[in-house]
Amino acid sequence: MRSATLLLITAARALTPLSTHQLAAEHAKNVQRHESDLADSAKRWGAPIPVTGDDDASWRAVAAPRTVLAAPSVMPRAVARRIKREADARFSEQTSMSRFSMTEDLRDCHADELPRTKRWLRAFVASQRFAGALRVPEAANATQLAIYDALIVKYAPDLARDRAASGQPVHRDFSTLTLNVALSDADDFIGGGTRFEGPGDVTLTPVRAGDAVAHAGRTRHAGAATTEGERYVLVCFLASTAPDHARLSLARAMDLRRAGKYARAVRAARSALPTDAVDAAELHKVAGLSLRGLADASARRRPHLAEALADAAAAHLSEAARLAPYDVVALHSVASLALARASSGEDFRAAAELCRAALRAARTDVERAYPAHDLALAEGETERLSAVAVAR
Ligand SMILES: O=C(O)CCC(=O)C(=O)O
Ligand SMILES: [Fe+2]
Repeated sequence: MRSATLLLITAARALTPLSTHQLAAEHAKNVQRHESDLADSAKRWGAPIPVTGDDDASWRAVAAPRTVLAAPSVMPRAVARRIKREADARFSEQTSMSRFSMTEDLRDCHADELPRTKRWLRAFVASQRFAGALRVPEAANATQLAIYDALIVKYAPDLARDRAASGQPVHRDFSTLTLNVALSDADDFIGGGTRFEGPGDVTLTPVRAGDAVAHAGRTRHAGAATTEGERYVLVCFLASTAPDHARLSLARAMDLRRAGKYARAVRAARSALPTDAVDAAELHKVAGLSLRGLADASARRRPHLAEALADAAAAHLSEAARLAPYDVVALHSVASLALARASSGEDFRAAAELCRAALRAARTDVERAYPAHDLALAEGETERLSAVAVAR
C-alpha cells in the first residue's frame, strides 16, 4: 500500500504544469547530468572550445524559419576522402552494426577513435570558418562549446534490414548545435540527405564531400533513405557549456523512457517545455509518453501507477486541446481517453460531450469519422447504464 501510494505521488507530480519547486528539482538533475557530460566530453575531446566572432558569410539559411544553415566546402574534399577511408578501416574491424544511432540500418563509429577526424574536427570548431554556424538561434548565446559526441555514419541499402533503404527516422539530437559534414559526393548515392520536418519539409543533399549543414539539435530531422550507393556523413554534436535545460531535460526523458521509468520520464519531458508559449504538438508528445507508460503499468499490473499516468495523459491532452481548440486530433484524443476510462453513466455522458466538441471542430468527413464513432459508443453506454439503473 505504502509503495503504491508513493508511486501514485510520483506519477501525479507529472501532472501539468509543473510547480516551481518541481521545475527546480528537474533543473538540479539537469545540472548534474550536464557536469558529467562535460567531464566525459573533456576526456574524449579536450577542453571546451571558446567561440570566436561571427563574420563568416559562407553559412546560409536554407530552411527558415527552423534555421538550418548550409556552407559549401568547410572541409577540403581530399580530407573528406581520407576521413572516409579512416572510418572504413574502422568499420571493417567492427562486427556489430550501428551502435550509437537510432536504427540498425546503418553503420557508425565514434569520431574520437579516428585520429585524423579528431584533429580536423577540433581545429574546425575553433576556427573562424565555423563561427557562422552559430547563427542558429539556439547556439547564439554560447560562449564555449563542448564536442560531446561525434559519429561517422555510413548509409548503404545493403546495411539495412530490408536491404532496400538505409536511413534514420525523424528524431532530435541532444545537442545545442549539430554540425553535419558530407563525406560523400551527391553522385555517390541515390536518395539520402538530411530531411527537416515541418511545413515546407526540406531534404538537404550537399553537392560535394566537405559541404556542411548546421542545425539546432532540437530541430526535428531524419537521415533520408539512401536507396543506392553509399552515403557517409560526419555528425558532430556540440553542447553549450552553459546548461541548456530544454536539451538536458529531453535527454533525461529519453533515458528514463528507455529504462522503463515512465512517470519520471513524463516529468522530465514536461520540464523540457517552456513555461510560457507551450506548443500543443509538444504536449501531444508528452501525452504520448504518458500513454505508453500507462500501457506498461497496466501490463505490469500496477493499477495505481497506470491511473496516475492516465491522469497525466488526460491533463496534457486537455492542455493541448485548450491551446489548439481547432485541432480535431487533440480534442478527439481527450475524448477517447475519457471514453476508455469511463465506468459510470456520468463518465460516459462526459465522454460523449467531449466527442461532440471534437465533432464541432471537424471540417471533413474523415475528421468526423473517429469522434462520431466514439460518440455512438459513449451514447450507447450511457443508455445501457441508465436502462440498468431503471431496471434496478
Ligand atoms: O543522415 C543525416 O544527414 C542525419 C544524421 C543524423 O541526424 C544523426 O546522426 O543524428
Ligand atoms: Fe540527428
